[in-house]
Amino acid sequence: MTPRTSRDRRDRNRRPGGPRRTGGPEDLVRRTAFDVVRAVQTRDAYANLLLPGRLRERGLTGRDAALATELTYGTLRGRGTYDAVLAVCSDRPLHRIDGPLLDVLRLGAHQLLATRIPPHAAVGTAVELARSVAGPGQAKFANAVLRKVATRDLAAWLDIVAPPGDEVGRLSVTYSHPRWVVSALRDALGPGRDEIEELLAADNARPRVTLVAKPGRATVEELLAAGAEPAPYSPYAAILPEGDPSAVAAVAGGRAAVQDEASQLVALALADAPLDGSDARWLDMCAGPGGKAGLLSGLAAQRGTRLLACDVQPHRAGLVRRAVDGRTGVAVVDGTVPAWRPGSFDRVLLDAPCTGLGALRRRPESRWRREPGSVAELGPLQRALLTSALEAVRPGGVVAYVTCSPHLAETRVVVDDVLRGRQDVQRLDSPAVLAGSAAREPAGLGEGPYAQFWPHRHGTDAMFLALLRRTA
Ligand SMILES: C[S@@+](CC[C@H](N)C(=O)[O-])C[C@H]1O[C@@H](n2cnc3c(N)ncnc32)[C@H](O)[C@@H]1O
Repeated sequence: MTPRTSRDRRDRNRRPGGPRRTGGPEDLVRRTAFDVVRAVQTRDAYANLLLPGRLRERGLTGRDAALATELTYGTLRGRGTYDAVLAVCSDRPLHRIDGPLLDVLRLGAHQLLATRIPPHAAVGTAVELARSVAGPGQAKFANAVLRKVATRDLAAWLDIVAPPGDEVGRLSVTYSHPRWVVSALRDALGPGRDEIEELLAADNARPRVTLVAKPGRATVEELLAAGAEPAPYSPYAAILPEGDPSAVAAVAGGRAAVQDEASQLVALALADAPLDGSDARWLDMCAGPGGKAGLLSGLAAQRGTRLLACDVQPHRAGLVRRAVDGRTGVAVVDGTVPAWRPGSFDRVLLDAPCTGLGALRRRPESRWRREPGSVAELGPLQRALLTSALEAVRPGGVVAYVTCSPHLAETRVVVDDVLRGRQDVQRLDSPAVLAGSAAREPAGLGEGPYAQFWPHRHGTDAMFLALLRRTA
């Protein structure tokens, strides 16, 4: 790690109107991580959207950019664990510590407990940051708290703050997931609930960057030639082991994109699911920002079918327009008040708005942003959209109900509720269809008829798929 520099130099480098360049790039690194963590807490910002711009604005590249990224994501991921430790080390309850100061303490705790940054550097830079954002009195407080944190390593702290006896509580503190999320994930694992620790650990691991070569516009071979590596499951995927994806020419040109492999496979499964009769019109009902629509539009062009991609939000429909080819129709439509006649489509993708609890690796903050009430709030919309998707498809056609959440109340409970009492819908064997679409069969998707991907089993987001065929 870079050494700390003198206080004088820090003050000389103070920049009006922007973060102080206190002591050189390493402090700008921490300030950048702090600013993003703060924006996530106060403005509901998404770290993955905000951080790249901040790094660019501040000229942070290479190792500095990598460190700022690690500190940002590490602090957001570990917040639950760090708060439990800080609560023991502080003589004030955490809810009485001002938000900016608390975020400085979390950033300091992350450096002390989860990085190889020397303790004196971690404490010193955090204290300087506390002075800058909260004043000299609070800097003293930060110093006292972080010195206590530095007296033990993470394992020793976990023995104290995550004692056995309350299993959900232990997992919640150890793996920094809210209690209700631990319970929901364990329920969703069902017979595999013994894997809960592996799943929680996988949620905290940095995901690989997976690319998709949009069919007809780029090839996997082209991505491999640009430094990517083969991906296990999707015939359109490649993994970028390092570097900025936008430096790959096909990505910069919009012919390839960053997309999780499970996202690719559920879109492929919709395109490949067996149907009776014609196969000419496809609908992506909730398409924004266009990840799956980008893949589907390429497949549609190759198979001579037409895709219509919709979203209720105009700006998200605008993003879809950039992701698809010119043949694909894009429209701003509320899927619950459809702009098409019943039975207009042969295949319909409903990638429903959900809590995103399946993408915690990429969006670590969503675990703190969501509450149990979020699941209940989304339920009526998910049911209304699925009912509408089943209306939109003709008899013999197929609907894919997809969520980026494994929470049972957003997945099988929604599907089972909507299908209850209906005799005109058949559940297809989703794992079997996925096996046919994949380059290599993903094992462990469940017994069917529904399929559930898992980060710890497949290295993907926890994506859910139900393939439903209208029979009448
Ligand atoms: C999970 S995201 C879709 C992700 C997208 N399929 C992809 O792969 O990039 C859900 C989308 O549903 C949209 N949405 C929410 N309510 C909707 C509605 N009533 N009708 C249409 N779209 C809706 C949201 O704006 C959001 O863009």
